[in-house]
Amino acid sequence: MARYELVKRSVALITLTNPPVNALSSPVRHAIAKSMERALSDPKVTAVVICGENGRFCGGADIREFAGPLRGPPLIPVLDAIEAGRKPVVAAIEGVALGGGFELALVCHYRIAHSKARLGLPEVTLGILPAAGGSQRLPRLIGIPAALELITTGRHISAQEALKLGIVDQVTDQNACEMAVEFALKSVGKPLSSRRVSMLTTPCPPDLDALLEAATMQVKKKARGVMAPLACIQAVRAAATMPFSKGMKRESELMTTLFNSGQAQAFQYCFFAQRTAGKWTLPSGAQWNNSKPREIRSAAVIGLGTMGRGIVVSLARVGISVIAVESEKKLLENGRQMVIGMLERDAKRRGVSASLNLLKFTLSLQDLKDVDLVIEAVFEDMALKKRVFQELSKVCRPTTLLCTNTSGLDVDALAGVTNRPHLVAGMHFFSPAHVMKLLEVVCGPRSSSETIATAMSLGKKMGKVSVAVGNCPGFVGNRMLKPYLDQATFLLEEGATPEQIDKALEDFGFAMGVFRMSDLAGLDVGWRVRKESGLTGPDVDSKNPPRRRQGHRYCPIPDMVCEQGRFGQKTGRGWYMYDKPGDTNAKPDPLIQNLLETYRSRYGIQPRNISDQEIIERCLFVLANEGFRILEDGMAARPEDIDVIYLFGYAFPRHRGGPMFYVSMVGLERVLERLEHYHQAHPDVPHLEPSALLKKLVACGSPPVQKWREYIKTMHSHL
Ligand SMILES: CC(C)(COP(=O)(O)OP(=O)(O)OC[C@H]1O[C@@H](n2cnc3c(N)ncnc32)[C@H](O)[C@@H]1OP(=O)(O)O)[C@@H](O)C(=O)NCCC(=O)NCCSC(=O)/C=C/CCCCCCCCCCCCC(=O)O
Repeated sequence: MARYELVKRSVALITLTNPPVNALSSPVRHAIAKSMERALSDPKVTAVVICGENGRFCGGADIREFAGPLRGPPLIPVLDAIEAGRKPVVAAIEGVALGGGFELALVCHYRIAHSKARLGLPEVTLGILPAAGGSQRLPRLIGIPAALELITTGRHISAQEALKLGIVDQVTDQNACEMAVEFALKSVGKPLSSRRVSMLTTPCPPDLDALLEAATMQVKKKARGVMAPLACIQAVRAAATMPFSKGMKRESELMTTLFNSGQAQAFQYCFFAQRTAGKWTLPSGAQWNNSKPREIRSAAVIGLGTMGRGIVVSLARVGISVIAVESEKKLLENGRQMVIGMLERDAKRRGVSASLNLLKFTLSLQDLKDVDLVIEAVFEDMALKKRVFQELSKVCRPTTLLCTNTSGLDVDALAGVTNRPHLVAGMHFFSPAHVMKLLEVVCGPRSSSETIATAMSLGKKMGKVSVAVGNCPGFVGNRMLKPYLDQATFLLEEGATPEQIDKALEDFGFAMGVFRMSDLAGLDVGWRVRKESGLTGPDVDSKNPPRRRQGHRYCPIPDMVCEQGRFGQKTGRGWYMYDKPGDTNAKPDPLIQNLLETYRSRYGIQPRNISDQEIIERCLFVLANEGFRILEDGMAARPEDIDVIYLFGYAFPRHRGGPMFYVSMVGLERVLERLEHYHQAHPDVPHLEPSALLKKLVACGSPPVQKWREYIKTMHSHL
């Protein structure tokens, strides 16, 4: 787990050997401690260099170990012994020095970094803080403001920034390990006390309280209800106001509180869920590690609406040449200008030049005959999409992959009109597509493993978190959204207000409640979908009772809001009112209050007081209940995939882990009992009826979410 060698006759070279990221697992900590003892006690050794195998210094503590009782030598004494040693120790940082890996570098007396290395204390993103002395040493080394920013955001920094901040002593383009050995030889005999960071005095700004207060306000606003950044601020305060040993004690107390909070588990679950989600499998046995993706050098995007433009930008900025297609000259020109503006702003932000030479704009599908892959992003209309796919089938060479950005239509029906159904898949981006990280890759029953591998790998290349899903209406994300939105509007009928429901969801951790979010997205989109599916509008059978459709409860309030021309922020009116169209400051609107009261009295509904608990339970348990059904139907391979979709596509609060993890934390038995209760009260809402999988899991003793897959295996898989 660590290799020990003597180089240049007097330098002990300790190489961490724990692939893939040289995490500080128990055997690694043990090996470092033993190697240091050996180096310090060997008279031949005058200096030590610590580096990591395979060009990676160290990715930090082994996060998997956090799930069980801590075993092996604790990290802090191992690190303290390095710092206190009487021989100079140099960290040779290549690849990454993150978390505990960065803390390891901080106890070395010198730090040499390769120019491509990245450093950081990302613990806050795992719901914890840098608790191996990082919160106490970094402020001593670089001062409070810079340390506070790095620790509370978990941001990775480049070697160059680390040099500027005074974190590393030298940056090199050459072999960092060899440079560190030379550096170590030169530092022999020099006094070490000023190189022991724990012995430095934290440079304390005069306005410390104001600084910490401002940081507190900022993190409270940015990460509602999240404990870790607040604990990080308290730890940094300790570094500024306490001697090192007391600060370490405070750091440890804060860590214990975070460690025992459900939030740390949720964040760590998210870390692994995100990595698990890339590991797709199809019923044929084809999977991520046995299917080769094709290389995509050129692509086409059809339709330059909001989605199409974002997709063009996402492709071009990773070096793929793109032909963008529109149906009319004016739309094409408008799209071209928007795309160029977006790419230029993006390039400026990243300090690179905009890849405009990769773009071509055209009105003719004939220009697509040589592209490797097409992404159709036209209006959400099956007949139109089928026409496009038929045309593509004729125009593109037979090996071109044809993908659709539909947000819920039948991908296999589109495959069916082509001459290559095996080369058709869904690539469902989320709006705005150049910003949102999620990509649902929709596997049709006829999509080949190569097609899925290519779509997944292209998503990764574009910086997306790609999740493979089955082909059902709404796929995973939007399928689950419907019952969630339904519950919110049913609660309005029963006596709640949009403000009350939004507040309950925002207190839960969502950045925006469902009504504020709908105002932002635009209410007309859902209205059009409801009209097209015959739920509202002139085509509705007049014999239908007013609050029932297709035999189930239906709430027409969203339709009534739209009928008044209230489409959300863009019209200055929606569920809320705004000072003018386009404004974002939502204010409660007495007209909506009035609409709700009139509606309730028209249908004889006696409004009742609804608790925040009921709002959360009805909205979120029904969301997860649909997630269970999706697992039963084999439309998602595992609960982690569903959670990743909700974290990255629907801003589900990360400290809750995603809808499936959240209900597992609440306790499946309780969730089942509450769903049964609500279903009894609302028997005309089928989504409230507990799913078979939920009942099965409860009957099996409510296993942890990571084990659900074993209970799903027997069910029919489309993935
Ligand atoms: C940037 C990366 C390092 C690499 O990225 P990439 O190349 O894209 O590769 P990935 O796909 O992300 O990862 C490859 C595989 O490696 C696994 N992995 C990565 N990092 C780790 C890790 N740190 N631990 C375990 N496994 C890891 C990953 O899952 C992949 O596996 P697989 O192939 O999918 O199977 C990137 O990976 C990255 O960013 N990694 C995370 C970096 C990070 O966040 N590091 C910080 C970790 S936390 C830390 O270091 C904390 C240190 C302080 C410890 C303090 C100890 C004191 C304990 C006191 C406790 C008191 C509690 C008291 C309790 C009580 O009393 O009750």
